Order: sequence, then structure tokens, then C-alpha cells
Amino acid sequence: MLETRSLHFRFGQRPILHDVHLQVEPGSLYGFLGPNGAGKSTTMRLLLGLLRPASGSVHLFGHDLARHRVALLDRVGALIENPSLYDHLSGRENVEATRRLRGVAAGRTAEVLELVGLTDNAHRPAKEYSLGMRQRLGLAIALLSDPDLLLLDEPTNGLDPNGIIEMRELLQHLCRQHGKTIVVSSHLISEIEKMATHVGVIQEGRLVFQGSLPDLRRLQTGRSRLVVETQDAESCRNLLPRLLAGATVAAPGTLWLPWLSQEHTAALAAELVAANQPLYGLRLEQPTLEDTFLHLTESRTAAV
Ligand SMILES: Nc1ncnc2c1ncn2[C@@H]1O[C@H](COP(=O)(O)OP(=O)(O)OP(=O)(O)O)[C@@H](O)[C@H]1O
Repeated sequence: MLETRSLHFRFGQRPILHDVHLQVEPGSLYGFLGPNGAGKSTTMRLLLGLLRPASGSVHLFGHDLARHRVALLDRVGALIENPSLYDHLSGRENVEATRRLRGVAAGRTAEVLELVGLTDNAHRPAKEYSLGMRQRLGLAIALLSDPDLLLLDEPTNGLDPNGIIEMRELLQHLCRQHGKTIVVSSHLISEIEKMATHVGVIQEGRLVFQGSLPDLRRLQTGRSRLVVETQDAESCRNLLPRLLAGATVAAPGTLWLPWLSQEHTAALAAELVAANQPLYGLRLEQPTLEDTFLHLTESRTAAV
């Protein structure tokens, strides 16, 4: 549905994107995650042909964007930054203005307003709309031509918790019930993990992770840590070099080691007791997805 091949981009002399390979499958809700300044908006602009890559290419629906820009973008709806609306016009009139300009069938206005849940407020001037309603109106306009692919740059930025939930449910509905493929950027993993099927993480212009949400969770499990509370951590490590290989002494009575298996944990507990070492505590610490995201965006670990 969407693919970038070895995408590089510079602002003047300054490199911004390095060798970005995005791969978005049809029907997915792809969360494009990264801290501020990582390059999300720049990538979105390249995907829409608003910027030209230094090298590499963007492919939409299997075709090169550089060669078939107009035809391909006809099948894409986008929401980049806040939608530009006519504040004095009603929600319906705002949609109508773009509908006429694009030559879309008249019945579509009511359909897209219904889709984004604005039918009851469509008569009100846009200046009375909350930020969440403005974003949904922007989305209604993006949906006018019934695009197959939606590119949304931080659509929940600045929304209150209710607005965030409404936008999330709307995007899931569009993906599941209407078969839209959606790329949505955000700097918040907490937001993306609640809706996305796939995730790409960008850090300093490099894609440091790409995969399904379960893949990201597996990465998280792989980083689980066993914490051993004992009397003398250093002695334990010397007594059980095999079972405690890879352990670090976090405090005089605390050992940290990568979690391996239930069997290894059980053997470790038995051997510590057999070696007359007091076992005050043995627990598994699993990093949250937030920790995993921070780890990815701090260390630039390539996991693509
Ligand atoms: N017009 C510009 N000229 C020069 N540098 C720019 C320009 N726009 C963005 N940049 C730089 O490009 C880098 C990527 O910016 P970009 O806006 O793509 O990041 P982002 O991930 O979308 O972050 P944010 O969430 O803060 O918008 C940043 O270092 C930014 O300072």
C-alpha cells in the first residue's frame, strides 16, 4: 500500500532522514512514532510529494510517486497540522466548499459528516467547534474522495482526553469497518498502542523499529529482568557463575539479570538456598511499552 525505499532527505546541508524504509500493509493502522524533531512531519510531507527526497523513492499502491503524483494522490486523504477551515462557515459549508472544488458527488457531504460524527453539529459555525471537532471536520474533508489511504500527522495533538478517545475510535472504525489503511504519527506510545496494528519508530531521522504491535511487545518481553534480593550479591555471583552469568550487581544485596525462563528462575532459587544464601526476594520486572519506546529512541538500536 505504501513503501519508501532508501529515503534520504536534507534541509539545505543538514541531513534529516537517513535510509528510511517504511512498509505499510493494506488495511493496517500504522502508528508512526518518534520524539519531537525525529522526522515524522518531514516523512509525511515526502509521502505526499510536498517535499522531494535527496535520494530514494516513495511508492503508493505499487507505483512511484515521483512519476504518477496526481493519480496516486487522488487516492490519498491527508491531515497535516491543523485543518485550515473557514471559521465563519458551518461545518457542512466547509465540507461543501471542498467538495465542489474537487468535483465530488453532492451526497458525499452528508456521508463524511456522518462518518466523523458531526451530523448533529454540522449547522454550527466552525468557530464554535472544539479542537477535537475541528480535527474531525478536517478528517471529513480528507475523506471526501473516499481515499484508500489516510496520512494523519499528529491528529490528536492538543486534544483533551475525550477528544483523543473519539479520534482513536474514529480511526479504528475507518480502518476496520471501511477498510482504510491509515498512517498516523504521534510522539506518544500510550496513544498508539491502544489503536495501531503496526508500528514504525523513528529516531533522529532513522527508522529504529518496524513491525506489528505484537512484535514490539515481544521486544519488550526480551528485555525483562529478574531481580534477586539477597545478603551479598557479589558472593552469590561467585558461588553460581553459570546460573548468574550475565548478572550485574545493582546494589550490595541486589542482582539484576536478563530473564531467561521459568526453569532457570526455579533452578536459581533452589541453588541459592542450597548454597546457604538468604533469598529475600525474586521478581520479574517487565519494561512497559513506554520503556521499550524510550530505549529504542535513546539507543538507536536497529531492530528493523
Ligand atoms: N523548514 C525546515 N528547515 C530546516 N529544518 C527543518 C525544517 N522543518 C523541520 N526541520 C528540522 O527537521 C527535523 C525533523 O523535523 P520534523 O518536523 O519532521 O520532526 P517531527 O518528528 O515531526 O517532530 P514534531 O513532532 O516536533 O513536529 C528537526 O530537526 C527540525 O528542526
